[in-house]
Amino acid sequence: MRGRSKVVWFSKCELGGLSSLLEHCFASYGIIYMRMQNRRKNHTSEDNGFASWGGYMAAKKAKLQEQFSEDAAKEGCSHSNAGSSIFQGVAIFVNGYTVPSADSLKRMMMLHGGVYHLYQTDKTTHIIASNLPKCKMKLLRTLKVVKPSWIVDSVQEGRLLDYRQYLLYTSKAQARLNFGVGEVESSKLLQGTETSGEKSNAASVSTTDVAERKQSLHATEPDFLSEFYSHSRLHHISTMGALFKQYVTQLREQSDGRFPGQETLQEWGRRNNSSYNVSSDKVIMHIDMDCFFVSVGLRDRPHLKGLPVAVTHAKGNTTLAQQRKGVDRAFEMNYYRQKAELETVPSVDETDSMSEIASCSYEARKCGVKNGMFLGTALKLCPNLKTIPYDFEGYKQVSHCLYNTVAAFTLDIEAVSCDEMFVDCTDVLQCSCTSTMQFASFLRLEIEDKTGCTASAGFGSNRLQARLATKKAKPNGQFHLEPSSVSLFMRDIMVEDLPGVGRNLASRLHTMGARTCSDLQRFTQSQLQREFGAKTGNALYRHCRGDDDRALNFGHQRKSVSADVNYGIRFTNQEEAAVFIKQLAGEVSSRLRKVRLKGRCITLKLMVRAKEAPIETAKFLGHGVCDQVTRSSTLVTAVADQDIIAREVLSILRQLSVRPSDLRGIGIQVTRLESDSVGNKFLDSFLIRGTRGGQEVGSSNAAQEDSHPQSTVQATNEGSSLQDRDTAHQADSTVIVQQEVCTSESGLAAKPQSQLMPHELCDLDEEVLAALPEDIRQEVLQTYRPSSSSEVQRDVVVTNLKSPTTEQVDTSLCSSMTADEVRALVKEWVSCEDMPQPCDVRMLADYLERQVASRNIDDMHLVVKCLYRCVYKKNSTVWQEAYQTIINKVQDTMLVVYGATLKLQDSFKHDV
Ligand SMILES: Nc1ccn([C@H]2C[C@H](O)[C@@H](COP(=O)(O)OP(=O)(O)OP(=O)(O)O)O2)c(=O)n1
Repeated sequence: MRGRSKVVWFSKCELGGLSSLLEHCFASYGIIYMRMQNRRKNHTSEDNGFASWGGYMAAKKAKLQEQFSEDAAKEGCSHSNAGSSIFQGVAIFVNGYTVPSADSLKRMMMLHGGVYHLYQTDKTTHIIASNLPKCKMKLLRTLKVVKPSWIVDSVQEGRLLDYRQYLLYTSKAQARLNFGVGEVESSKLLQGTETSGEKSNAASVSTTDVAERKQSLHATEPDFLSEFYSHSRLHHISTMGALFKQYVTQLREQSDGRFPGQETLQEWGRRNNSSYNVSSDKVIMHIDMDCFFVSVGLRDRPHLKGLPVAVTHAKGNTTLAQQRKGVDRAFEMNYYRQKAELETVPSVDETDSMSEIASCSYEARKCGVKNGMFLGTALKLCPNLKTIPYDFEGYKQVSHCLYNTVAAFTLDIEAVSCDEMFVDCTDVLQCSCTSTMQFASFLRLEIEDKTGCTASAGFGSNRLQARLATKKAKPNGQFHLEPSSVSLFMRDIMVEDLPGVGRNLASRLHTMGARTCSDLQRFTQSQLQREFGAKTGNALYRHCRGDDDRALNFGHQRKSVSADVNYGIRFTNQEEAAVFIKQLAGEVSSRLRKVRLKGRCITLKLMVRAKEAPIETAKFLGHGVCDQVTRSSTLVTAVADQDIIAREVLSILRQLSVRPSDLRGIGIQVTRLESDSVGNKFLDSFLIRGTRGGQEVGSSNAAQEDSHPQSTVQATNEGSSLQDRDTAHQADSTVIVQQEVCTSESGLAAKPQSQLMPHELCDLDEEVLAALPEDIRQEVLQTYRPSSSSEVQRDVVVTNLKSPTTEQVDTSLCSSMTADEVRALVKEWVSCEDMPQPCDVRMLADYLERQVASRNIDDMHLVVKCLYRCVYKKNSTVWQEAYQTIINKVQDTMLVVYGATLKLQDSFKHDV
């Protein structure tokens, strides 16, 4: 039996977090326990030692600093004329021999307002060195290592010079970003529209303006992530979206059932002699702020109201921008045009801004400007377009106010995003005896009064109708799609306005001749299901008629926590990528901790430069034309720890063998979330394992994955959260290549129990091992599995069979499952899925091959016979092909292991 855990159970209340849990888990491992205890002891004494050392060092540093200040004051007095404050805010640490000497540099710092650190501290802003070996550079990679001439030249010039011109290793010096000015290099002059709208389009912005903007960094630099997230509009939008979903849940939990808004509404109705006879039919409202970012921005700019206005990072076109070497805008533009059928939109020229418009006013839309469009394109369509900057704080305030206003009437709210929600109004309307239109007028007025921004509202008997009604109502309007009008109304709706119809599906529908819902209505349900699968076919069939059975979701439950970056990703080697991934894992970890969740499935999402795409992207440090690669790894236990997440992601990255220089976007997503509270499932699973003799639970809803990072690689052809935009005509939109990179490690590589070496049979618990910090894990492995590589050897392979629902069910196949359990899964799989997914086929084959490799022919045979019976009943060619694929693999392995094949059923002739 694998990894039987001899856990001596301690009182739960003794446990406080993973580390103490791990300690307890190891408690019965004898030597390990002692080693760990010793380690801890050392740590403890070291901690104390460190603490006192830290205390001593802190005191020493403080003392030195004090001396430095005193000396500086004296120096300043004796050289009163020579002093200045050019190094204010600069704190240097001189590393190694320098010319001029460290002493001279110290004096210069004293004289000119800087600080000299005798030891490097976290307050050190620059390291000064004349020469540093590469290995030392690597250690210091996160700091600015600058030549001493920076100090000398600055003193001579009497001003602080740009340290970037003095970086010790210029080959590594990366292009700097300036989020504030979109894709424009900071050294270039800008020219374009003015934020205030008062100046003309030609108003130029000086280099000083640019220099004053916040400098941002390349992905290899330490502050990059925080810089990126503080400027990424999509980060703000998604964070706010999640925040308001949570907020509504919180309001529902705290509600006393009273809705002051309803009382006011009744009062208002009485005053307006409203005695509307409300039917009991369900009424859903969709409410959405009009050109949200623009509306918020115009609150302080009333002079721009009624004009074409856009919110964007850039101010205008970059008339003086030199084309960067290797940029092939024409290539990218062509690509986007083909992809998005954009014949009608003017492309951007070499010097046009590729900064995106987040939101544009309805006046700008009249000229053809759209959200997500390049500013360069927009200015061609609308030369008078005024640009205004982002105001993330303002968006948050307005969103908050919007949600509070609606929540005063009802909490039957499904938050969609920061400016959009669905509301089940059935009760409010009945309680207040008001019509939908009266309610909408009242509510919208209140929203406008409170926020200074307008909203539009749509009503219908389901969410689809309500959303389409809002679209018709916009801007600043309201519309009720009455049941009697649905049929006629739907006829002219474009297929891309239906839920779930993205770029790819729309283009397939267009190819079939379906552009409007009326076109789509000509196809029968079975035709659509044959073409798009049961679920999508059925949804299309219903939606194009205005039917929608998707209920509003009031109980928000977080499904995933992730962090994606698709800008500024440029690495020269694996090490740089690894450093960044660790930081990104830290970001995901802290996001998980904030919402007190942890997860078992870790997914790495990569945007990899497409083979044919130029190395230099049209958008400065954008992602360009990319392939998208997604791979997941499932752990036995839910985690939120940065190190574990980073380790899994790095292990996936290694398997993918992507050249670091081709990486353009990296995302880490954690799913299969569970609460991160004490007494969680991790603990429970130990209890279960203990009581069941270490055998993993085989039921479909129990946690049973192995810690092996099994890969479920999905090539996707829909957008992903990595995409920093959602409209068809944007640059850098992901090019998705149908790519099958599912390379799950062969189950044959895993040794069957009978072949394990004695030291491998010791009671190391794989779960515990997987959750250990890397250094301790390595130590344990070296002691107990000296032959194992740096990766934990795992003898259980996990696979996922998809359930009929879109959500993945926790059905895992692992070596410790009994044949009966696997057969149950197989039955469920074949009976519920319309089509076998290649990944599932491969994984079942892997499982069976492993059984053969472990000479467990009986179990393999039982499962194959079961599969045959299910497929026979299914009577579907695709399933029969899948069966054939599986048994071919099994037979190949039989030949390798036994030198002979087995007699397995392979005929599916049905009796007539
Ligand atoms: N490509 C996009 C689309 C939207 N947003 C941001 C800005 C929008 O103001 C906000 C809300 O998006 P909507 O799709 O609701 O668009 P608007 O509110 O701007 O306009 P509309 O009146 O059409 O809803 O999200 C963005 O940054 N980038």
